[in-house]
Amino acid sequence: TGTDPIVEQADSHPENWPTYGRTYAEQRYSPLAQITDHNVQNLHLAWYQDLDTNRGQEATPLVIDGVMYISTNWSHVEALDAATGHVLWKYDPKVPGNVAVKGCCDTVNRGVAYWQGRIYVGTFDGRLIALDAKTGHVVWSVHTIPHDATLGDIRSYTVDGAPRIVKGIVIIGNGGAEFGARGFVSGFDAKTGALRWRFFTVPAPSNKPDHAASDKALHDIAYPTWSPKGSWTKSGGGGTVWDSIVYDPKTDLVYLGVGNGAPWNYKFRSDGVGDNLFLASIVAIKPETGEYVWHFQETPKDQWDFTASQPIMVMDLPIHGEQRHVIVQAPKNGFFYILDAQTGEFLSAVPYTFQNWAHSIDSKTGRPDINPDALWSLTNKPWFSIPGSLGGHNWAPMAYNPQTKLVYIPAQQLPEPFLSDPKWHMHKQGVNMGMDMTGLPDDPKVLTEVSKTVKGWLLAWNPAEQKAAFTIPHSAPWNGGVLTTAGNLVFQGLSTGLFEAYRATDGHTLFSFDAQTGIVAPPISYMVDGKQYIAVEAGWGGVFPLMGGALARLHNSSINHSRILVFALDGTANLPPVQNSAPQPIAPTGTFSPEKAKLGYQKYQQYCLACHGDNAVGGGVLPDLRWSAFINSTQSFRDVVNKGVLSEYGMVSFSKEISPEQVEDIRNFLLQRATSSYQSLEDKKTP
Ligand SMILES: O=C(O)c1cc(C(=O)O)c2c(n1)C(=O)C(=O)c1cc(C(=O)O)[nH]c1-2
Ligand SMILES: [Ca+2]
Repeated sequence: TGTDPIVEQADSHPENWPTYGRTYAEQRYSPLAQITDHNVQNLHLAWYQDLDTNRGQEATPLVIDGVMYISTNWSHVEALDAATGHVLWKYDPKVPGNVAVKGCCDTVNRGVAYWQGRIYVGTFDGRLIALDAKTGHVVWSVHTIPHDATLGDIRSYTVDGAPRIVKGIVIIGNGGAEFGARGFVSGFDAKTGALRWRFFTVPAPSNKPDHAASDKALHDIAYPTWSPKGSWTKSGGGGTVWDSIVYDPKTDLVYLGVGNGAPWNYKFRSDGVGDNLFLASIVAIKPETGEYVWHFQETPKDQWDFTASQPIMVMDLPIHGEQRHVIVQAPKNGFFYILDAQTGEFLSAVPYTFQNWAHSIDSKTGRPDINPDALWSLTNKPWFSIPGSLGGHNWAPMAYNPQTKLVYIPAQQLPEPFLSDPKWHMHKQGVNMGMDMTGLPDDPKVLTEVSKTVKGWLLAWNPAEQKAAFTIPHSAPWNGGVLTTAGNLVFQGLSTGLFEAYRATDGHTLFSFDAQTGIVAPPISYMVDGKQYIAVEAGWGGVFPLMGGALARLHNSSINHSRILVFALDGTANLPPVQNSAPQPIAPTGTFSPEKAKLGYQKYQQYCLACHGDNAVGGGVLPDLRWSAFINSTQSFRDVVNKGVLSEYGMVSFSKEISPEQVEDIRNFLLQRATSSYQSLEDKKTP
């Protein structure tokens, strides 16, 4: 069961895209060259299929021998004829709607894995499921989250990353560090679903063995970097491996991209002492056993959500005149890292974007000299951080073109203020960051100022020289993942709803298509019957449109219309005219008390912001509560927030944390926001 030539020899079959980043090296480079910088202006839609939800779509499709396998929101899976779009089968794992609130960032799924005639998907409620690739029938299904892991709801786990399969072992992580989680990765036997090993990224509070592959490394290396009594002992400390898991056949190592601390507040988490390993680190383990080999921590004392879970790539690079086999990463913290793939030796880190949290990086050790002002949890002063918690680059994959020798990074600048919340305690529902949740005021002047700092661009980065080659400015942040091809092309979907192609050598725009919806997922390329195709999942979503509020609406009125779009040179399909438009403002009928509204704002920011947006501005995916009919009636609003009448859709009851009186305060706040927003929109209409 240990081999699969389709995945392992992906490089010799450019017609396929059989694993997340096409090959194990995850460079997202297609050697296909039928579509080139000379003919890409003739690219046309070949087919499209509507998907079954209008929430964020983040998946990389797989294509094997003319069949496309996609996952979509709520962990659904579909197989389609890759040449025609004809649906061959669909699988719905029936994830209960009420688990939506256990995740920080939309009920997305980043993709499936293929191995020996089966398709593997991780589900948002924590299952790993093997399907027969021909029929979509379930072969086996296991729970990846051990029964006691949540400590009775204190910790929260979801699965949205793509599994990776190495030597017959399916490797899967999880998310949840914004709520409370103790991150771990598991390896399951691809044939039977039996658990082969588990690797925890954060020690057990007791420093007792878990009887897991991580025991020795946690005891010897990680535990001494934590205060024995910080609140991590309850929250779990974080360190979730929610996205990047990369295997390199040459070193025979699996690289785990480990996430941020829980709670974010380092003072609360670890009493302000220790580096808190293996948070914000890349950890190398052995595929068969999960055994620890080495680690490199990018951000010690994390308190900015600076995950090292961003995509990792394997490549060969000339460094100081010597050819080196390396892994590279552009994590949230703003530096482009190069490490020796075999040993983890630090080779280089250079900022790929403006950053203000580190004065410098030690050229020998890679350790940052952290700006003392950035340590907000220790200073108790506000800190305006660049990058913010969404990073200079997030999960949207970058691509490397071995011809131009450039890495194309979907880069962004989204600054964020951080301030400690002295009154913080662990909540059983909603996020647990230990920070003041005050967001942006509803003041056009402030918004204008902040908007000048918010940016998105495609960055062509020369990793050998560790410097930018060129940039392609976009009008907004949170753009899609990237594909590059042997046709001297780079493809990217944009948050504003365009799907574009650029010349790989100089970034010149060669093709632009109106996709009618924001795109965040990465495109792929494949070939069927001698014809090259480009495919991308369209559908605005992920964390930014959920929590971003007014910032998610700057220069961007994206809505979600989820589809798979496939292009070819002789395509003849057309999208129908736009069918759903942004929610229309509705005049509120109720009145509010400003005192209640003020109290309601605090509760809203704590419990509701994460999905419905900062200061009650919706980002185009989930309901904008200012225009919800529920806010006009005390009883209806309570039915939703305290009784959970919409829990099937993801809006569960918050009665454990929010009393009926507090719900009424939130309703008053929403009425206040609706009244003032409606008025200012009306004012804009009158000339
Ligand atoms: O700490 C975590 O466990 C965790 C999980 C996830 C996730 O599972 O999607 C994200 C993040 N963090 C995160 O920090 C982040 O910026 C993020 C963006 C997205 C997304 O899909 O848009 N997920 C996540
Ligand atoms: Ca996080």
